Amino acid sequence: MSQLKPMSHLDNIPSTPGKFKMDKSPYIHRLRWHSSLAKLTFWSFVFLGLILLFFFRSPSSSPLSSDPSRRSLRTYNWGGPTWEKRVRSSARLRSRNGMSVLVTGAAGFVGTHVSTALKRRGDGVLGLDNFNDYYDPSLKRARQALLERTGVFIVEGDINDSTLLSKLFEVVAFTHVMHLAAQAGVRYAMENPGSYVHSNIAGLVSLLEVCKSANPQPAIVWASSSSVYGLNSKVPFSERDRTDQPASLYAATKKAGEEIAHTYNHIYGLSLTGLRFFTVYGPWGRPDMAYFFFTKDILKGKSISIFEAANHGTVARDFTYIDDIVKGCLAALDTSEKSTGSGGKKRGPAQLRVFNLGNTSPVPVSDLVSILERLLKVKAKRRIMKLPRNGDVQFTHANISLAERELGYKPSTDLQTGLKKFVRWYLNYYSGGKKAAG
Ligand SMILES: O=C(O)[C@H]1O[C@H](OP(=O)(O)OP(=O)(O)OC[C@H]2O[C@@H](n3ccc(=O)[nH]c3=O)[C@H](O)[C@@H]2O)[C@H](O)[C@@H](O)[C@H]1O
Repeated sequence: MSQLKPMSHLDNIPSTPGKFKMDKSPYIHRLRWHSSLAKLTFWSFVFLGLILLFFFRSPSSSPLSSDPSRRSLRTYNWGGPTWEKRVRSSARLRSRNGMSVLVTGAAGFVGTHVSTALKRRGDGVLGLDNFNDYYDPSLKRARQALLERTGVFIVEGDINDSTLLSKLFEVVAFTHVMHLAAQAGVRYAMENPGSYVHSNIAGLVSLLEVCKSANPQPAIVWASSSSVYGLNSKVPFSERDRTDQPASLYAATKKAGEEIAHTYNHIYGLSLTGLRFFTVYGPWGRPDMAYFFFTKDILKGKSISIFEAANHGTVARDFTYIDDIVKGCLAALDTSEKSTGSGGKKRGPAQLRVFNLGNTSPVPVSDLVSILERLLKVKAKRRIMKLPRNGDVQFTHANISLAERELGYKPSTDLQTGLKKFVRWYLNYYSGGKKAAG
């Protein structure tokens, strides 16, 4: 009890230390010692916390040595009888000549539209997506909900997870793979180069490894990009033109994908078709793309940067509407021949194709903004900026005669019509309290 006395004395010490002259009793010494220990412990925890924060928040000094996607630390739950039942049921075909397709990147923009179209015509579709946060994951979840309503189940997982991929092929003998999972975006490659290597190179190889060993091997259609033309100045871009001058790491990884496709076709007899998409836009699009964030910023009254090349040169894109791209994807699947290998061994030559899927009419970015202004009935605050040296090319323009001939591909939506549909979707989706994607 006597120990309580000095404590009550201490209670009188104001919160501002140093104002009282304290007597040097042994109690005080002990208390000082205790309080120093407490302080030491406290500051140790703070220090430890800061170290942990540093390791978990900051990218490592080498972007490639850090977790390559900075997003793949997640673990995914899959497996079990109920899960397998859902996988089987989603991949089951409902038409006699249909196919069973594994769609990677199914919660993505193109993936959602292609999955819906396949399912609607009676094909079996199973989606795969890692739901990363490159852009607002709630948009991906909304797309997932849309797909669920059409009967498409999306397995949550990464294409680099070969155990998961093998399991999927064990449960379903997929006839086709529509490979759309990728790290997209031209400019983001300077920020997170590792994510491009992780998804577009390592992920592609991981998928092809599993496909090559599957029995039967599926035919694969996958998304390449118009960006492979890089600094090529011969227009319109034809599949025969050079593609060895990529202007961005994104383009370089897509070009690498085309070479990797050649290798797997050559060694293992995998049937492979690469589709070079030209700036795809439309409802349920990607918030990182210019037409999308221009819409958001114009509506918010924020200024938008419109790039121009040297000497006031026009920057233009062969903007291609999503429905046209979907038709091209389905035609590529429908015309793809069977892979020729089995058990990892090639039995004969297999199909290897590359097609441009564009719109064949480039539109200057400033015209795109004028169309948006008319549709949104809001004047944009334009800021003309020099085209940054971060991977953008000045223009793209597709020659689609090969796709026309082999796939019957014929784009039919002009930018004005396509953007009208996009704006209608955008206003509808983000109304009712939904925040514009950040
Ligand atoms: O065809 C492809 O293979 C690629 O298409 C798309 O790339 P891009 O054509 O670069 O589209 P996007 O970023 O919408 O810029 C559109 C235009 O706006 C200009 N642009 C852009 C931003 C800005 O602030 N200002 C501006 O003028 C910009 O200079 C450009 O001229 C996909 O994102 C990519 O994943 C890939 O699929």
